[in-house]
Amino acid sequence: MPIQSTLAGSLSVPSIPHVDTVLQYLSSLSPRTRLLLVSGGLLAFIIKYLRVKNARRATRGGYYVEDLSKVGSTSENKDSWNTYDVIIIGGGTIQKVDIYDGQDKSGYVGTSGCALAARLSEDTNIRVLLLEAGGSGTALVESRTPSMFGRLFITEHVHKLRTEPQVFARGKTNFWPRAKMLGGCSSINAQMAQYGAPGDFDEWARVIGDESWYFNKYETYIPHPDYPLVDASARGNSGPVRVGYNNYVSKPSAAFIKSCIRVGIPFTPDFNGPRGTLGVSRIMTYVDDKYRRVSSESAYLTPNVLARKNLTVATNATVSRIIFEEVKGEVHAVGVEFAREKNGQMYRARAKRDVVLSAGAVHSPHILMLSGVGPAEHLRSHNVPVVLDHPMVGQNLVDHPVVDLYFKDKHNASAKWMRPKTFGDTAKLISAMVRYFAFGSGGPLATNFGESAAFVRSDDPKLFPPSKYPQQLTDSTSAKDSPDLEFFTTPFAYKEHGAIWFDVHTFALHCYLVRPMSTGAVLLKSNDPWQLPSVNPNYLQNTEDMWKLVRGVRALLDIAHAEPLAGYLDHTSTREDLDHQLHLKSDAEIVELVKDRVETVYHPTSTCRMAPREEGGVVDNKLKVYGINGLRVCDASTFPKIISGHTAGGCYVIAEKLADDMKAEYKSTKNIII
Ligand SMILES: Cc1cc2nc3c(=O)[nH]c(=O)nc-3n(C[C@H](O)[C@H](O)[C@H](O)COP(=O)(O)OP(=O)(O)OC[C@H]3O[C@@H](n4cnc5c(N)ncnc54)[C@H](O)[C@@H]3O)c2cc1C
Repeated sequence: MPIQSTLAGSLSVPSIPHVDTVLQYLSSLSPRTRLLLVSGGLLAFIIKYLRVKNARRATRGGYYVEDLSKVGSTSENKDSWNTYDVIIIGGGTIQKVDIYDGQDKSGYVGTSGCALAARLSEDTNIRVLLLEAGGSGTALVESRTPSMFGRLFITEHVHKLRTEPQVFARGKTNFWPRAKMLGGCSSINAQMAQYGAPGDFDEWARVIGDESWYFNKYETYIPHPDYPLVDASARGNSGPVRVGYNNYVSKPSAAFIKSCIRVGIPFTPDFNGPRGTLGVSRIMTYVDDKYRRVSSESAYLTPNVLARKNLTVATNATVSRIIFEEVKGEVHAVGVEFAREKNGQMYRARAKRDVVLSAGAVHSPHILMLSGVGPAEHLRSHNVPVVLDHPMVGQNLVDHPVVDLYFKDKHNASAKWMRPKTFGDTAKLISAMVRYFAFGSGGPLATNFGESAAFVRSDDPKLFPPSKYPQQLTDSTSAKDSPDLEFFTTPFAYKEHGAIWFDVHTFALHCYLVRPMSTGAVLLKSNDPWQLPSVNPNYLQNTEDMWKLVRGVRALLDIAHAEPLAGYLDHTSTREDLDHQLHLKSDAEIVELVKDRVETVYHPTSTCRMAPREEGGVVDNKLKVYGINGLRVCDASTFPKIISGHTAGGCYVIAEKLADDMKAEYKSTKNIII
């Protein structure tokens, strides 16, 4: 969900050495502007204070290893390397709860690396090293506060990728942020807790030919008085990941639900219930009872877990290469190389059993290719010595493309004040901060922005009657009751991932294709591990993706013009940059709009697919890389097919399942490979 949120801009205060100049400058301003500047400065101070406080809390007790010489060796001699059973690269997402049939209530979920590390280290015989390129996510107030994550997009806490020019979408290069911190993208995501459709996970099981890949859910549901319809008994109550309705919802987002019902989308009490995911509802979020973000770091790397003697978590440790050895004609992953920074001291550590890549759909294939595992010719063209020719590493990149629609909010009640431009805005922001930080009672800062959502099918005759939509489109869904389109709302409109806001109060509707057929690739730009790879999601390469999005836009316009939502939007507006008159435009014009506006909704998957090797698989049903011993991948890159919805849940499922499989495997075999 492209959002760069709140509190950005207008917050900087002049530094102390220029006090005289500042005072002189202030006295030259009008009293109103002076008040605005001073309150802006106060806000900046509060944020800085909260950041320092949080950082102290997160590092107190020395949970994370900062000094890499404590976990790795500078020597090239393998015998002197620090040795672990498992080395995990990347501290991203995982969870476990019950399954759709409600049988297992103990379950789990996590983004992959943190969850895997926490689960594996439950077995005291398994020594685990987790290496994360960034620092702690829970130390960042912008990560912990649901509404502030967008502020992190342009900081050092994010891998700031840009796509290759999108040749089917005006040749644009899109900004593609991926988190660089413990918790991975679960520390900067929009916290929308929808895990996909039941059919998605059945499809995974079919692709890999292993029934154990049914859907496990994983969280602890926080009951909410406004949502008595959620069947808490069909959910877990002991999982580490908490979800609930503790987020704040704006009035137009609540009205959206009613307007959807009016156009024929049924209400569903719970997108993750046994009934499946089709329908409209409020979005449940990854949030705790203190209105803080729940990330895989906050859920899994608790003080008790971090106190385990067999778990070491090192931060600011970027892995540049996996080290391989040939034993009796077979290739084994035996360790990794890592450093704090480019040209910094290089360290090595040894894995006796497994190296597990949990670096996400961009970086896992990138690290594989840097290490010599990937399409041989491509590797050679970048002077990377080939360890194993694996043509499908980095291929099959799929991402959900989103199109945003912008409307003027008739009641001037949008969340525009979160980026204050007037004294009134600043006052609102301060009061929201006091409510959230001082009294801990939630409020607008607890919005995750993606407030309400609907999941529909592009062949639903109620929404898209064949008389009006005669074109037969390929069914790319995972099952007859799975969606291929998602709609969601945000309490203001924005462009460029939140960098640009409108000058008037706005409300936005978003449509994204949850089952695109276009695929792209992650490739090397060079053999320098510190250079980000090339990413090309190939948006709209498949023209049917385009036509499904056009249908989605048409349905959103119907919803926008249906009461009660219509009552919140100023449909008299004829501004060219708003979409009140879009329903009057032709399909050809909407096609152009889709090409102009298509963006990432931040869900790349499937670049190291779990699938039979002859069908383009990179890993098997135990997430082992084909052709190499002691090497696995555990993150969104292994999704056999992209989820019909939000991807963090699937990452949690994968990590929980792999942890169980690895623990069982290690118990049953003493077969340590090196
Ligand atoms: C802005 C945004 C909004 C989103 N909104 C939602 C949402 O509302 N709901 C939802 O379900 N999903 C959402 N997602 C998607 C979801 O968060 C991701 O799909 C999921 O978290 C991916 O998990 P992962 O384990 O595959 O990888 P990641 O979470 O990306 O973790 C990878 C980790 O590996 C580390 N790493 C990378 N390279 C190296 C290296 N060389 N050495 C060491 N460490 C390395 C990274 O720093 C990162 O911490 C969103 C994502 C983003 C970015």
